[in-house]
Amino acid sequence: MEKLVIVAIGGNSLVKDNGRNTIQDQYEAVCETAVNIADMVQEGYNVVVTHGNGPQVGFALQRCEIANEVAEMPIVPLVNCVADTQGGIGYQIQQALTNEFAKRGIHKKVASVITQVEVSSEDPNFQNPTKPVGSFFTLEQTEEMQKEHVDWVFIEDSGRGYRRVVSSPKPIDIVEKDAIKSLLEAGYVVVAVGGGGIPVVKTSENTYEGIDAVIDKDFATSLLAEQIDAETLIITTGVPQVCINFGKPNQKSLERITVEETKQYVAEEHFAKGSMLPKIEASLSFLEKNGTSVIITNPESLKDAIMNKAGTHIVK
Ligand SMILES: Nc1ncnc2c1ncn2[C@@H]1O[C@H](COP(=O)(O)OP(=O)(O)O)[C@@H](O)[C@H]1O
Ligand SMILES: NC(=O)OP(=O)(O)O
Repeated sequence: MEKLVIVAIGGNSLVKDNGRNTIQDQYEAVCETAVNIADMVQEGYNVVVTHGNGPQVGFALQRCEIANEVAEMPIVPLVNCVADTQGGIGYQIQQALTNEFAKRGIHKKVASVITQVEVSSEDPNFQNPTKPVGSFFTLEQTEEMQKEHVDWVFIEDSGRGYRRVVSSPKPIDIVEKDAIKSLLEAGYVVVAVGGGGIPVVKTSENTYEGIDAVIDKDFATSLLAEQIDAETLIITTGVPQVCINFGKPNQKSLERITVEETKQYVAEEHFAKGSMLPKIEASLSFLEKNGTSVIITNPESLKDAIMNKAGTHIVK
């Protein structure tokens, strides 16, 4: 089989900065990323695509809360909002890739796998919400919302504003990993663990039930990469490179760093919690298992990044 690469698309990188947040805008962003992924397939890589849903699952939650307030529509549990966004974004990626392959005469089929990801109900992260979802707000807006919703938690997100946070347990197992492997072996480009996967807990040896949370897609992607034996993990996000002193006058972009250097930067707190830190932690975890290399970059730099001409490369 060709070299197996797993590409994680950040949920924020699928939101255009025109403030509209329409499905059509999201599809345009997906199509732009599909061009870059098709380039990789054309270069001969075997590709698994995963994606985030941070903004989108927050929008889904907000839509159902508003529908509940104004029309008494039943609340959709968070786990189902994750499943809905996994399906909705997966559909767009699947269609965009299928169309891009057809346009270029690439004979590859695409399939999305509805992916459940096992977590533990005892995970301490259930007591300490950290995963930012939905829109960015000003501090004043969050204070206003908090008057009505005392249990909502907000954090400041990398200088971009305040966001609501929800529980984000660590992934333990990808339930559908064998289906993903089979599709890969049959030559498919597979879309999986969308939105970090649908969080489920084991109720017996072979049974599961959903639990309200949003799993970090970088951790879920790293676990999937390990379980399907991928060589390279690529995380696309809103920035072309990882930086130290991010957002400060002495900000410096990183081209190539070792695991040891990365750990040192983590200890020096260069990576923001809930945004860049999980990407770095997921990368380290992948490299400490069977992974060979990690690239963090933005979607438009993907092709250059695999040719070592762009992005941040983390190596063993
Ligand atoms: N040290 C850092 N280097 C680069 N970007 C950083 C750093 N710390 C925080 N960030 C921010 O983190 C963002 C990536 O996180 P986020 O947008 O939450 O991810 P996703 O693309 O998966 O939705 C970047 O776009 C940037 O704004
Ligand atoms: N689920 C998740 O981690 O989504 P983002 O990558 O969009 O934050």
